[in-house]
Amino acid sequence: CGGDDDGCYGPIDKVEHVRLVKRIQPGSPDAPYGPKGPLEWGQINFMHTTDTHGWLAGHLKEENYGADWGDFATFTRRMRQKADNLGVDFLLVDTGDLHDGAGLSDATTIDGTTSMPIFSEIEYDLLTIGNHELYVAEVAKQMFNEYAKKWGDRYLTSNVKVYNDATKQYEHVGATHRYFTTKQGIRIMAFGVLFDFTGNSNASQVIKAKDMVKETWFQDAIHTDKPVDLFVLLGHNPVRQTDYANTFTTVWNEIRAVHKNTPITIFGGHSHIRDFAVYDQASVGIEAGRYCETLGWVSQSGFSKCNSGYHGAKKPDGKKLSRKATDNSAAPWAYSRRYLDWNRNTFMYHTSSDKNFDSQTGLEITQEITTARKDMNLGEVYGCAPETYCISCVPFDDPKNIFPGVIKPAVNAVVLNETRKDKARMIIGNTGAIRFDLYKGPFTYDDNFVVSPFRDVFRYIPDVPFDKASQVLGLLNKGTVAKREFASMPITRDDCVDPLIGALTLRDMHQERGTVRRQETITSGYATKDDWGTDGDDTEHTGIPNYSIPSYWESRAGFPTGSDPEKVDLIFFDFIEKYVLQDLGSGFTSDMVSCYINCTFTSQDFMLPYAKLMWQDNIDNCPISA
Ligand SMILES: O=c1ccn([C@@H]2O[C@H](COP(=O)(O)O)[C@@H](O)[C@H]2O)c(=O)[nH]1
Ligand SMILES: [Zn+2]
Ligand SMILES: [Zn+2]
Repeated sequence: CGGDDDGCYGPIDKVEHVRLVKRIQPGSPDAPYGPKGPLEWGQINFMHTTDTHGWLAGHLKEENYGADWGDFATFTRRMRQKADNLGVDFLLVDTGDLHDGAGLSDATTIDGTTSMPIFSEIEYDLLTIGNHELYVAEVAKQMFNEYAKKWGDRYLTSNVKVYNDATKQYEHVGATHRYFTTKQGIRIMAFGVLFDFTGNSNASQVIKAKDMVKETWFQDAIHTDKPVDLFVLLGHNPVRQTDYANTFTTVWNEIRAVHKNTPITIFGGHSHIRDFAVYDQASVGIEAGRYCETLGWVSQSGFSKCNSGYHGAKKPDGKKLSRKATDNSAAPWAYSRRYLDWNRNTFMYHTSSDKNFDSQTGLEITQEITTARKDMNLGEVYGCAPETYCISCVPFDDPKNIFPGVIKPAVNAVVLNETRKDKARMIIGNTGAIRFDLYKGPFTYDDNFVVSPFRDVFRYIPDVPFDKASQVLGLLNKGTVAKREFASMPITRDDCVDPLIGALTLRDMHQERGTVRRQETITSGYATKDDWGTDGDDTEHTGIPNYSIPSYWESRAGFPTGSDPEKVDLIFFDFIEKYVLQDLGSGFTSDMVSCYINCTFTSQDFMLPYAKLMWQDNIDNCPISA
């Protein structure tokens, strides 16, 4: 028994990360709560990650989501082993968005250069691509040339092509589909479909789902002569059918038209929520949150020799899965779903491993992350943030909201072209570019990417009449959020008005429907409501207030006191340039727009100077709050 590669685990001392918070040990007073009970294993069991966005070091400032990729690697190996012991199937799936959100993925010249080798140390059974693999040409090429090759037919990119420099053609990044038989004999046909994304660089092409389903390979796949016991549909799409970006329905309808009773199990993503949606009595879909906070679990039973090739255990852990997808289901399929908190306590509990949890491979991955973080200086402290500032736990105009509290003062102080410093200026950004709350305490190089990970260039139009410029924010906020990416948006904001907080943004709708966000204390967190109700969270949490925020923000600086300027420099991220021009109206064209400071000064570059400027008090003795 020489290490975990042959399936053996022993008590190995954990190499600790340089962490800002301590690890929770099960049973310790610091871990007053945990999973509510064992997972229900079925004949086939899935674990699902999505929207990991480079958070492989775990949440260093939130104990409840503090496991790292090494811990997760150990957990997956142990779960596989458990499945083998039970005589059932186990598949690990990921549904994309691997970059943009943390220093480990974004502090390298090309996103993912350091994080992707670490990510790919875990043996996924099925993966698909997210929109964040397609914004930047170099990243798309990295996925095409390196990871698609590495993952082979497990990487399903049914409607995404990347330009191959060698053949001078757009080619599918990975495989269009995969037909395979599990260890226990279930014959699966799997697809991987990205939503109808339009914000990609010209290094890639995204084929709309409605066009993809007409393609010959797809029609051949759903009309195959081979027996299919289960369709697995992965995709970087929300699972909820009413969602603005859901394209699963299109693919699902095509499959269902041919296979009336075959189960279709769906794994989604992109809207960053915990959610579970029932499509029909033989089809359910899960979405497993974001940023390595959540691990999704779905188990399924109902396979027999009459309806499949399944030859594994009939009742994996002594009891049968009893929950049908719908109350009146006459189909044999029973399921369970659970959203696991991403911490070692959870991982140990579900593998009954306590102090013997760690594996050699897991420890090595943890060590790799620690070394990479050190090499990249991700722990370097730039300031001591005096408060916690959140995106939506307080109203948008509250001083503790990150926009008035940090983002607006930071851009006012830092985003300044010296040659135009005498001009009044207005800076406009999309709120979606600010990705995470900022915690009181040490503000590190890593936190810069956690809060503002994109390389969106500050561009501007000089000397815009103030009466024109001052209308833009209102017009942007009346328009569709991220128009660049979503072709249609069936939910209108007027239909969704909360009497307390006014019109809801799409982001709020997602959160209200699926999830309530984090709280400040260890006992708080997600309180998820999905199609099956409120019993999906593996660890129960209390919710927190979740306030509406608009899609865009604006900040003003250099204004004359007591009056409005005649003209302003109108500054904005290149990501929203097209919409700013549209809302400025006639007379404003793209040739009037240029880089404001220079063409390499981006949304990654204003937070660190601000921390250095404003948060130097207590820098050598900065209290850590978690
Ligand atoms: O350059 C960029 C790219 C993206 N954004 C914002 O991100 C979301 C998409 O993120 P998901 O994780 O896929 O949901 C997009 O709508 C923008 O709000 C950006 O600001 N700049
Ligand atoms: Zn995402
Ligand atoms: Zn996405």
